[in-house]
Amino acid sequence: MAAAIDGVLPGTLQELVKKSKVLVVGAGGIGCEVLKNLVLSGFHDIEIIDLDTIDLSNLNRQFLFHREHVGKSKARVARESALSFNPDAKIIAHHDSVTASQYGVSFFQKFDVILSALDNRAARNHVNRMCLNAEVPLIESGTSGYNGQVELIKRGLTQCYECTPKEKQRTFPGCTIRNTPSEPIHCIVWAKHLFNQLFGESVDDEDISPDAADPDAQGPPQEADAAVGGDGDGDGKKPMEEKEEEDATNGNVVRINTRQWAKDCDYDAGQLFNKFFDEDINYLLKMSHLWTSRKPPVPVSWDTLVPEGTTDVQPEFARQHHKVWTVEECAHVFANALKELAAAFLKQEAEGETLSWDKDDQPAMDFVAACANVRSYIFNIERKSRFEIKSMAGNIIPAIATTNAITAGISVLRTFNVLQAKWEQCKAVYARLRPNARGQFLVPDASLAGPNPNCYVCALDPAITLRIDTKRVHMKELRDDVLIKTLNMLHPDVNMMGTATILLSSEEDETTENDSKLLHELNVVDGTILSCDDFHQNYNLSIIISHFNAERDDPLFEVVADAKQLQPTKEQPKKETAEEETAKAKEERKRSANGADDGPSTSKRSRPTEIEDDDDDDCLVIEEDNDEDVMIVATDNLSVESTPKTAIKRKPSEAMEEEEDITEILDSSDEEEAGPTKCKRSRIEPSDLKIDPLLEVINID
Ligand SMILES: Nc1ncnc2c1ncn2[C@@H]1O[C@H](COP(=O)(O)OP(=O)(O)OP(=O)(O)O)[C@@H](O)[C@H]1O
Ligand SMILES: [Zn+2]
Repeated sequence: MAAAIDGVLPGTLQELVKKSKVLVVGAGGIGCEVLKNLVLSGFHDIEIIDLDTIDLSNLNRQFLFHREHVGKSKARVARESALSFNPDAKIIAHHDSVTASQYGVSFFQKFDVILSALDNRAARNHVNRMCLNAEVPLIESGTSGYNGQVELIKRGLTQCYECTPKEKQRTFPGCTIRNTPSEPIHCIVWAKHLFNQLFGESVDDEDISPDAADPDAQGPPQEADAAVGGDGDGDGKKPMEEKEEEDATNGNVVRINTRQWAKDCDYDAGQLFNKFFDEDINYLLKMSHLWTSRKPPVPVSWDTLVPEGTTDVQPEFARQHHKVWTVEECAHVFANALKELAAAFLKQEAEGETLSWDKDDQPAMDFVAACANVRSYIFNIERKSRFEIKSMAGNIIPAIATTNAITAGISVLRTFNVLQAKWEQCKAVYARLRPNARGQFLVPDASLAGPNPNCYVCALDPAITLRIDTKRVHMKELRDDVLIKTLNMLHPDVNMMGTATILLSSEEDETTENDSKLLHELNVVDGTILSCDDFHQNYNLSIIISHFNAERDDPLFEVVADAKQLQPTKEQPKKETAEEETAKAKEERKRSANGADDGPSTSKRSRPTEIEDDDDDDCLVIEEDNDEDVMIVATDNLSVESTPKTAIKRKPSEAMEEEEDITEILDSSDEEEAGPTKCKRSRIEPSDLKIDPLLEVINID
């Protein structure tokens, strides 16, 4: 109640604070801090939404939660804890996803300001769209290790969350994952795919079986056939996707998929283990061209590792998360995890659901760690501890409580500015690890970044060009891969522009017959304009189709945010010096940093494997005023028009590696595995601070 005491805030602001209604989206690391700050600043009318429950690993930084709250709703517990600071406040908690249909535009319109404290792009994109529609200012925040960011998003005034391109996720070719892994991450990705094939949402391009079509495996045609042909290979064993069974009565070939097969085996650990780590590897060995310049894999079989079968008891080593398990230990962990996951899956399946992989779910994580390590062993790749695999599989950058607290503090200060309509004081702020040349740890942008006129979300009439192989992409893929996964719609409807022809309906079963049709069969061809809309997001987008014939390994589509990008770009003008750069140029640069080099980025059906983006690492950090301009920009799969790129792109982890002083800090993960993780911190002497950095940011009046 600190700020509720008269005199702490200027009188007019105090009144505004008291009267306003705010929504906090996300009750995690930043969200808890934001809620606490809001209540202590005198906000009375608050709603908070979070879909998750409290995990043990949250407790080291989400201070509204305690041990007794583990397993309970984050939103509800956050509400209860915050009320203890001010029992008179009115706080409504929603234990729900912000993307759920009941939180439509009218819900968002109830609020004066929305503070988002999320951890994934899909939810952020959605909140961005809802706030733009509802015309409610959004204070968007994120942290990634020591880096933090707060920015205002306001329709017509600032850029929106989707105005700037997001960095492409690191990808791996499918055949590397399936046939020729050479790094631990390849095996980890494979293991996550295996999880999905068995228990998760089955994704076509997440096959885990050997890929006989791998170009590297092709020798002279007849040789290749002999090398990989299921019938001529001696044991007749084929990879799972091609596994066929003779129907005894009529000789029909019945194809079985991995999931069904595993179920039919009653999830027998030995059989599954042998299939994935012995038979499939033997099959790979027969693709002899793969191994002419590579070390061939060495299959392992269940009986040699677990001669006496498995035990029901979790052995001691299974909980030693910093230990690098032996391959025998992996086999034990595999068997136990498999048992638990199979039971959970069958239960879910009965309700028409599947499991989704979660690094904090013990059997799911055990399964991936064990399978990844067995595969690493087979391919002579360094094995990793469960702890290390968790951080790689979860794409984790340790969360730092202090960064969250600073970021949340700035969010609430920005809320004060918004309530007073002091827009010019709402510039984006970046929290940094080291002071910049001006001695700033908290670096505000030079000016408010205005909207991108070509933004496919906040422009007046949003439009994109979609280069797509209309002869190879089906309507279902247009919906799932382009509209939902890439353009972040939730329930898209698609019409042929200017006609009443509904190609895709969000109503169940209305256009199901179109799902399996190729686009060109539906007359979606070069030059067609599709009118897409998402009723829930109140979002309309025109898609101009530009057909191209994709080569075998090409992506089948790519989204181009500006038609000009289809033309080759000219050599860009020379880089301006930092001093010469106007604020506008900087903004341009920020927008284009990732689009320029990479060209139009893509998502595709037969696409390389992406490291999942389920955890937040999309913090954008601009280090201004340094000699070398450094940008850290994590972005997604869209590109915008190419503009001069003068910044060096680095991933947060790479940026960290350049720090000199190394301090060991405790990782933010499970208590039981709270071993030291290397993170780097530079020593900062007070004398280095030439300017009080806070003066730039704490600017309440
Ligand atoms: N669609 C959504 N609707 C509501 N809340 C969401 C949605 N997506 C994510 N969140 C919430 O946003 C919060 C983000 O907080 P944070 O980044 O600290 O993640 P966390 O899950 O608590 O921690 P960690 O990922 O490090 O284990 C989480 O509590 C998460 O449940
Ligand atoms: Zn925009």
